[in-house]
Amino acid sequence: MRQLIIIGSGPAGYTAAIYAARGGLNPLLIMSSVEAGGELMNTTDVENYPGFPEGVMGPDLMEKFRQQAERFGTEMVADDVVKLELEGDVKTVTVGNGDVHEALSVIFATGSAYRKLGVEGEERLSGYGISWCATCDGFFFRGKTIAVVGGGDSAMEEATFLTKFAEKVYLIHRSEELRASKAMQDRAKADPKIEFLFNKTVKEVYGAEQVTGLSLVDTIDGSESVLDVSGLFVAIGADPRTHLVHGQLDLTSAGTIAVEGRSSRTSLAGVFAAGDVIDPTYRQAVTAAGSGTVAALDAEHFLSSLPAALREQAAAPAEEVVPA
Ligand SMILES: Cc1cc2nc3c(=O)[nH]c(=O)nc-3n(C[C@H](O)[C@H](O)[C@H](O)COP(=O)(O)OP(=O)(O)OC[C@H]3O[C@@H](n4cnc5c(N)ncnc54)[C@H](O)[C@@H]3O)c2cc1C
Repeated sequence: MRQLIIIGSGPAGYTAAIYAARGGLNPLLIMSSVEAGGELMNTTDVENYPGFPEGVMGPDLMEKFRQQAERFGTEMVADDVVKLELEGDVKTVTVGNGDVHEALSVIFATGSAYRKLGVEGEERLSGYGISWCATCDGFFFRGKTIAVVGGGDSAMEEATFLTKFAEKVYLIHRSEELRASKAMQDRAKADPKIEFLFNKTVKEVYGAEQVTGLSLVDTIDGSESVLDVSGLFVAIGADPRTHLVHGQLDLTSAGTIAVEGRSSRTSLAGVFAAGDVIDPTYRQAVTAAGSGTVAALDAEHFLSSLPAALREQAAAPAEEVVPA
C-alpha cells in the first residue's frame, strides 16, 4: 500500500507529484494511457507560463513537468483509472489493465474537457487558429478578424476580452436566445468591434496550416455561407472529468468537485482534488499547478495526522499491486 496516489498528469497532477515526492511520500502517479500530459499537449505556444520569457511549446512544458516529478522519485503508471473506492482508511484505485493500487490518500487531478464542435477541420487546426481559451491565446490575434462560438457568459466574456486584440470579433450562436446573463449580453452588444451572427452553426473550419475561414449554416433556412476569419474561439462550455467520483464526492452546482474553502479537501477524508476539476473559473496551467501544490501539502498534513500503525502499513512499492 502507498501513502499517496495521484490521478492525472496535467500541471496539477505533476506539481502535486513534485511536492509529494520531495516531501518523502513516495507517490504513485497514474497518468492516463493516451492523454498523458493533459490539456497543454493539445496546444502550441504557451506564452503565459512564468519562467519561459521566450514562450514554450505545450508538450515541451509538460515533458519538463514530468521529468521534474520523476527526478524526485515519483513512480508513474501509464494507464487510465477505471474505478475508485474512496471511503474508509484505505482507498483503492483500479486501472485499465485490472491492477488495483491501494493508498491512504488520493489526489484527484483529472482536469476538465473543453467541449468541441465536432466539425471538419477542428482537430487538425486546434492550436493553429482554433482555441478554447481567450486568456491564453488572445494575444496571438492582434489586429485580426476572428470568431467566437457560443451563447453563454463565457462566450460573451471571451468575445469582449478578445476585442482588446482583434480588429473585429464575430459572435456566432445557433439561435437568437443567449444563455448569458443580461449584463454580459448588453456589454457585448454595446461593443462596436463585436458583430452577432445569430441562427448560424459552424459546419467546417477552413485552412491548410492556419485557420482561414469558416463554413456557416443558417439554422432557419439551411443556407450556407463562408466567413473569412483567421481565428476561432470555441466557448461552448467545459465538462470537469468527475464521472469516477459520482456518488462518492460532493460536487458543486458547476459540476466541479467541491472543496473546503481554499484547501483541496473534498467531502471524504484523505481525498484531495486539484486543478481544473475543482475550478469553474480560472482554468490556467499556472493556477492548476498552484492547486496541485495545495493538494500535496494538504495530503502531507493529513498523512502526518494518521495513527503510526496505519502509516506503517503504507509499505514498499513492490508490495502494493494486488494482481488482476
Ligand atoms: C488548447 C488549449 C490551450 C491552452 N493554452 C493555455 C495556455 O497557453 N496557458 C495556460 O495557462 N493554460 C492554457 N490552457 C489551459 C490549461 O491547459 C489547463 O488549465 C490546465 O492544463 C489544467 O491542468 P489540470 O492538471 O487541472 O488538468 P489537465 O491538464 O486537463 O490534466 C488532466 C490529466 O488527467 C488525466 N486523466 C483524466 N482522467 C483520467 C483517468 N481516468 N485516469 C488517469 N488519468 C486521467 C488526463 O489524461 C490528463 O493527463 C489551454 C487549454 C487548452 C485546451
